[in-house]
Amino acid sequence: MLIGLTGTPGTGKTSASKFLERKRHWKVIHLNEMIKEEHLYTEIDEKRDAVIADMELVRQRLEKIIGGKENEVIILESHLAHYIADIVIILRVYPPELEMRLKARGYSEEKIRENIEAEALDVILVEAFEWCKKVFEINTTGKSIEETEQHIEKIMDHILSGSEEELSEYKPGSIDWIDLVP
Ligand SMILES: Nc1ncnc2c1ncn2[C@@H]1O[C@H](COP(=O)(O)OP(=O)(O)OP(=O)(O)O)[C@@H](O)[C@H]1O
Repeated sequence: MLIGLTGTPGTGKTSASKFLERKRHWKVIHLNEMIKEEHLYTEIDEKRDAVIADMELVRQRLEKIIGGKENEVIILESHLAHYIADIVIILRVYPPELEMRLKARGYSEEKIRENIEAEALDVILVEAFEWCKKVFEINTTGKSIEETEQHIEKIMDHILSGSEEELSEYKPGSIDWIDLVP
């Protein structure tokens, strides 16, 4: 079963999924790393220090990895995961907190602005609604990486139990940063 872990860059997908990998031994695919290492991109955006993924190549590569392993739990970790997985967990963070994390990462002013605007405007949530069958959202503001990992684990266990019950705590659309939009 493929579960996407998505969110604006800096929301903690990589950090939290590494915890999950160690704790639950679920396979995690760090898609952005794979795209770079295996050249699954169409071009390099030097200005943004990023690559433009070739989603067709990405899908083909993932089909090869996942094919025949439908019973295995696989977490696809990337800000692109919602274009591929049917069920996704979105990590959200209050934009001023995201700004601090991205500054600490040494991102350019422009890249920081683009990302905090995307977070404030729910860009990934809107895309996930369009592409996915089931969406969960976690507000990670003020939470440690370990706490975030525990919330992901709770959702994962709920999904794996096959329960149709709604997890109201993670209902998508309940996080709202709109007051921060200039
Ligand atoms: N809950 C948290 N509290 C404080 N810092 C965090 C938290 N989660 C992640 N960080 C820090 O924020 C930075 C970005 O985290 P991480 O790489 O996990 O984000 P990401 O969502 O995977 O980003 P990307 O999409 O660019 O890979 C790292 O320096 C990490 O240590």
